[in-house]
Amino acid sequence: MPLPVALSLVDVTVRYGARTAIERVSLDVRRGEIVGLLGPNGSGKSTTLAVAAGVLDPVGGTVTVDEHTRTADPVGFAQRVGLVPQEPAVYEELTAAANLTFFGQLYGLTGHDLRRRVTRALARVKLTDRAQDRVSAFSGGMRQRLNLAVALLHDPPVLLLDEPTASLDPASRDALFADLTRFRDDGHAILLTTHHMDEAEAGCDRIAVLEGGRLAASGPPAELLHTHRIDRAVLYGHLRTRPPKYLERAIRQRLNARVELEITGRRLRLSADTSEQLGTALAALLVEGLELESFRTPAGALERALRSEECETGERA
Ligand SMILES: Nc1ncnc2c1ncn2[C@@H]1O[C@H](COP(=O)(O)OP(=O)(O)OP(=O)(O)O)[C@@H](O)[C@H]1O
Repeated sequence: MPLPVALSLVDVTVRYGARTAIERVSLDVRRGEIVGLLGPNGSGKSTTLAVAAGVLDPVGGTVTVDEHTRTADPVGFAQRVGLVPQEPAVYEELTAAANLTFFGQLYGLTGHDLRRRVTRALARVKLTDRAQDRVSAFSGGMRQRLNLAVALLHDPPVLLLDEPTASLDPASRDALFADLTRFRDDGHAILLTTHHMDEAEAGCDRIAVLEGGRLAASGPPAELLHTHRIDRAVLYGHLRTRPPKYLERAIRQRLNARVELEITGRRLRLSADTSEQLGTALAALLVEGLELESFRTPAGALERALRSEECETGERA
């Protein structure tokens, strides 16, 4: 029996002035489910997350969290949603515990209840033993976990994360997904954005793909792998530093029009029609001075998809 829907977007449209950022997007996220929102730069991922968090108002459609809409019940809506922004929104000079106490007070929590929730949130992200350390001494992964603890303080059923892995190294990314899997198994409904199909494949129960502000596909990763552009050659990389915009522009000018480059924080995704094109594009990146700390080519996904088709054919033969 599937668990109940906690977050529901129905025909949601958001505009920034004259520009339509997302159009008639409908998406449900159930308790006990991690949904990954994928799509190229500018496709509307952050906007979808912001409207789900109640940070933006749609010009059309409805957003409901456990049957509370923001228009009818703004407090009930806010109590049920936790947003983890892309950039850690915590204070460097405060300790982990002081940060949580500060944000808890903003939520209106006080006294014993606040102390209990701070202790619990620290434990949930495994930062109990670092509670009295200043954030300035934290690694990127620890900051991200504290950011997550802030969103969990009021124990919302719906957790929204904007590019949570953008600045994480592979080990911290795996640790984050392990945390999210525990929260999912506790009955949270989780919606996160990512550029990385392989990450979504490994960590999400369902994927929703946005293209040009519209929902282009949605389903379990294994289904989408067969249908959604996985026949392209793809490389995922982790950069040594976040590249400045001028460098990103210079690199884009060097790339073949059929090559897609996505950069989020220190994470990079490069995709091309063929592995030769991908190799040439990678060379262009390196010539411009981009330094890769690590990279992987998830041929595994494609190979698995092809192999399972071969197996099926083999069985039938
Ligand atoms: N504050 C804003 N004002 C005007 N236009 C905006 C604003 N924020 C986003 N947009 C536009 O809305 C569209 C969707 O943007 P959004 O940031 O939601 O995409 P995204 O998929 O999250 O992109 P990225 O992967 O680069 O973060 C884009 O065309 C973008 O230029």
